[in-house]
Amino acid sequence: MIEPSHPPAQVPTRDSAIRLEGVRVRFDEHEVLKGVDLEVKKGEFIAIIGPSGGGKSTLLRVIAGLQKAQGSVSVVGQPAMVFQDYRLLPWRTVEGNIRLPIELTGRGKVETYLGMRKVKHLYPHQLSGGMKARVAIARALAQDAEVLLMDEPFAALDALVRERFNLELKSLHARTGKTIVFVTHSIREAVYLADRVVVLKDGRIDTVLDTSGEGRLTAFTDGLEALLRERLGIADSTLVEPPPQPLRPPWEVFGVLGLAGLLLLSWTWLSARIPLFFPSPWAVWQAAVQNAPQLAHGALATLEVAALGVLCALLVGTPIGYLMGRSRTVERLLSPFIVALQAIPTVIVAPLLVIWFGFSLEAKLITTTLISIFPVMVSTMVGVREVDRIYREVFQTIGASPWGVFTKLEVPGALPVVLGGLRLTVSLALIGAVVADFTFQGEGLGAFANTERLSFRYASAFAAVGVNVALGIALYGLVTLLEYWVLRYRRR
Ligand SMILES: Nc1ncnc2c1ncn2[C@@H]1O[C@H](COP(=O)(O)OP(=O)(O)OP(=O)(O)O)[C@@H](O)[C@H]1O
Repeated sequence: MIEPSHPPAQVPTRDSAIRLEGVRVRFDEHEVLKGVDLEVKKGEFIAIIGPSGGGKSTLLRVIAGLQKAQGSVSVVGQPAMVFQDYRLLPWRTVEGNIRLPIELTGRGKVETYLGMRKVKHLYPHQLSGGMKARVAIARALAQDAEVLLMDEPFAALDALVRERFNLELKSLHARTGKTIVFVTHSIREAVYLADRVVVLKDGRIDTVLDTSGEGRLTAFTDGLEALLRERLGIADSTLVEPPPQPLRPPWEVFGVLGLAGLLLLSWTWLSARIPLFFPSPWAVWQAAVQNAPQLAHGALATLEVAALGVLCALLVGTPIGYLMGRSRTVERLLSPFIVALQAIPTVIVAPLLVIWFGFSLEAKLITTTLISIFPVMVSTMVGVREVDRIYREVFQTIGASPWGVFTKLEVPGALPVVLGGLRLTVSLALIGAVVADFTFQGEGLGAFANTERLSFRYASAFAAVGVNVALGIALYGLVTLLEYWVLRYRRR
């Protein structure tokens, strides 16, 4: 759960949106804010400028509730925030990102798409810097908060685009009447946009200048600059849709086929040297055709146990992995047992299971789950831990509930790593199903291969192994397809 970082804000006076009194922030020995007093009126546009490291971002984070501080902080409602690095969720489209606050809180509305409606189906990696800025601002506006905090949102944009954004932001402020606190390094931008410019130096407010009325459009429309702008054109480069990516030729497929051919040749060569115990590919193929009904029956039985094993591994492994990912204490508590469990040789334990549970499905599932659960737990733990803190802060500024954070951040954020682990899990579950079959005299491929081996019919035993390998490849392919679909936002 995301904890609020400073005590609940007091309600500011009637016409003030933000009131800071004696705000101090210290990181170890370094006092970054040394007693900041500031009152921002409702509807006011404040720009904060100052030298690098002067505490501008820290002050904004204090107002947003992301940074603990001493002193008194009062804000009307939870402010919306536009971060310098935009922090768009990579698995959501433009529209999905803009609508996030509405989905999480059930409040707010899409105020504006800021010209991004035509590309609302694109994912963040398909956008230019300017387009990302538009989406980040539109998302903050959709939150419909009284206060909008902007931390150098245009820093990464080129000068022309930046000026266009300045114009748009100014008219947006006039239209919405929001209270805006805007951090920038550009004096010109600050003077053009803000009603008051605050100079923050060495953790203290150095100067507050009334600049209302200074933001004349003439600065952009008069003189040589205006002439150059006219020559360059006023087309907005931030709205250009990126060109479609060309399809890659399927070289990988040829590579795989070539390698498979090489393996087959080596197999033929080897089997000619050990003919009695190492059947040739052709002999295995003939045995497979002769035993097709038994092999099909065995494959289905093995598949059933493997699939149920994967299901059990997911049902038991993901909650444990999630708890370990969220809490270092839980991880420290459980990891010795999990590592010990992984080190238990299942082939030795499995015969004991026969004594405890008999030749039952439960015993088979326990064996399969024991063999395949480890990657599920570890990948879920790593996946949950890898969900970047920067995205958690976005959810915190939106005021998301723990359930919202779980469903819209942790699950999609951890999914790429969990799916990577699932590839390993399905292969291990198949091995588990064969081991279980071997031990519990089932009807699957393991039992068939064992019977054939004991009767010296090596070709049919190899055929069973071959079918199991084919099943492994098919299951792996299925997970890869699922991954391809789930991670479609990453495709370029
Ligand atoms: N979480 C943190 N832990 C330790 N020190 C921090 C932390 N966050 C910020 N600082 C330090 O606090 C100081 C002020 O940082 P801050 O980002 O607020 O400055 P800034 O004025 O926004 O700088 P810039 O203009 O370069 O973005 C810096 O010296 C920075 O190293």
